Amino acid sequence: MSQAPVFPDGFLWGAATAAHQIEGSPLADGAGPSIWTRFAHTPGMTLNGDTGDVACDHYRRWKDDVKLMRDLGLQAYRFSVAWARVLPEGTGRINQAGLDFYSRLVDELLANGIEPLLTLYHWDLPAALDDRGGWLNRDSADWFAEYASVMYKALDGRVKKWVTLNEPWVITDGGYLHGALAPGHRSLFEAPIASHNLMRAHGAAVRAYREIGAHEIGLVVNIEPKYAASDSEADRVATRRAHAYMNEQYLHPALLGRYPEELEDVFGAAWPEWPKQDFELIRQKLDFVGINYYTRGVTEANDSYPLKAGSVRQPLATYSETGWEFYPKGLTDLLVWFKQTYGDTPVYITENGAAMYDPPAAEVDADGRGRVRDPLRTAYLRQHIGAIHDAIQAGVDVRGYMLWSLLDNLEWSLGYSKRFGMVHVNYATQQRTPKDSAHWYSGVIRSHGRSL
Ligand SMILES: CO[C@H](O)c1c[n+]2c([nH]1)[C@H](O)[C@@H](O)[C@H](O)[C@H]2CO
Repeated sequence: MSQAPVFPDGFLWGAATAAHQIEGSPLADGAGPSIWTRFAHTPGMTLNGDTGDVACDHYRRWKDDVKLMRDLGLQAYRFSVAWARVLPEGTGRINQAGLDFYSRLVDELLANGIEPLLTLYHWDLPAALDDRGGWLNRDSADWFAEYASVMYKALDGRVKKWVTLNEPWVITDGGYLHGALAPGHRSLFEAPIASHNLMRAHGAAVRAYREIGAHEIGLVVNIEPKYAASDSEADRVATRRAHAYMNEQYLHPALLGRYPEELEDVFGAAWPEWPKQDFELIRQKLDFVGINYYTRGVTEANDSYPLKAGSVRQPLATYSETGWEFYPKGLTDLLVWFKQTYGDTPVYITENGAAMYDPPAAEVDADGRGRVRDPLRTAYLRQHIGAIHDAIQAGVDVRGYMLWSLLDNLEWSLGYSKRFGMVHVNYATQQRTPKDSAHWYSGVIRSHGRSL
C-alpha cells in the first residue's frame, strides 16, 4: 500500500466472541443445558476433556470485559446469546434471569459507546430441542423463530444489527457429517437435512424480524476461496465441487433461492428432493451478510469422503496454530467474488484472526503487568485488514471488521489449546492482559485504519 489506506466513513471496528466459548456458568440462574454442555461432558469429545463450565467466566465478569473493550477503543462488539439461558427447554417458558443477563450486557455496551452485534445462534442448541430431533426436525424453523422473536421483542432498538446463524456450514459439516462438533453425528443423509432446516430456520427468523424489528438482520457464513492445485481436469472439477460445498451451499439458497447443482454430486443418493416452497421461506431480503474469513484452500482431487477434494499445504507459507495458511489476498478475491455473484448486499467481516503460539501464561504475571508479544498475529491482522481495503477499493461494500477474538477462549473440541484472543486470558486466575496485537489494533481503530 503506497499511502495510508482510507476506510469509508462509518466503517465499524470491533471484535467478536460467542456465548459458549467465553461465558462459563452454563446452567446458572435457571439456564438449561445445550448440546455443547452435553458434548463436552461426554468423555473423549474434547481435548483434555475441556468444557465450557468456566471458560473466561464472562457470565460473571461481563462488566469488566465491557470496560476492557472500551479501553481498547472498540466501536462494536459481536457476541452470541445462549438460547438455553433464555428458553431453557428451547421453546415456551422464558427464563427472565437469562434474558436479563443479555439486556444488562447490551445496556453496558451502549453506555460505553459500543454497538452490539447480536448473533442468535452460535452452535449451542438447547439440549431439550436436540431430544426432539434438533436441526433434523422440520419444526426447528418454528422453534428458532419463536426464540428469535423473544429476543427481538426484548432488545430490538438497543440492538440494531442482528445475525440469525453463525456458519451453517460448520454446524452441519462438523455436527452432522464428520461428528467433530456437537451433536457429534456422522451421517451423509442427515447433513443435507440439517443444513436445509438451518436455512429454513434462518428464513423464518428473518421473516419474523420483518414483523417485529425495525433495524438490520443478516446471516454469517464461513467461506474460503478455493484455488485449483493444478490445471488438471480432476483438480479443477474437485475445486469447483469444494467451492460449491463450502461457499455456495448456504449463500445460494439465502440470496438466490436455490442450491448449487454440484451438491447432488457431493451427496449422491443422500441428496433429498426439496419442497419448492422451502426456498420462498429461505430466501429473505438481507440487510447484510457477515463473512468469517481465515484462510484459503489450494484444492486437489483426492479420495476424501464425501467431497473427494482436499487442501494442499503450501511449502513456503506461514501457518497458524490451527493449520490455516496466512493468505490475505484470498480475502480480497473472496469479497470480489461475493459482489460479482450476489450483487451489492453490504458485507461485514464478522470474524478474522489467527491462533498463534503466545508466551505461556507464566510470562504474564498475576496482575497482568506482563507483556504478551504476538508479532505474527499482528502481521496476520495487518495483512488481512489491508486486503479488505483492497476489496473496498475494488468496489465491494464492506461496512466493518470484527476481529476474532476479543479474548482467548474455548476453541470447541480443541478446548483451551488454541489462543485466538487479542487479549490473553490466564485461565487459572482469569486475569486479562491485552497482547501487543490489541494495542496495535487500538491504534488502527483510533486512526480509522490509516496507521495500518
Ligand atoms: C473453519 O473456520 C471457520 O471459519 C471458523 C473459525 N472460527 C469459527 N469459524 C467460529 O465461528 C468460532 O466460534 C471459532 O472460535 C473460530 C476460530 O476457529
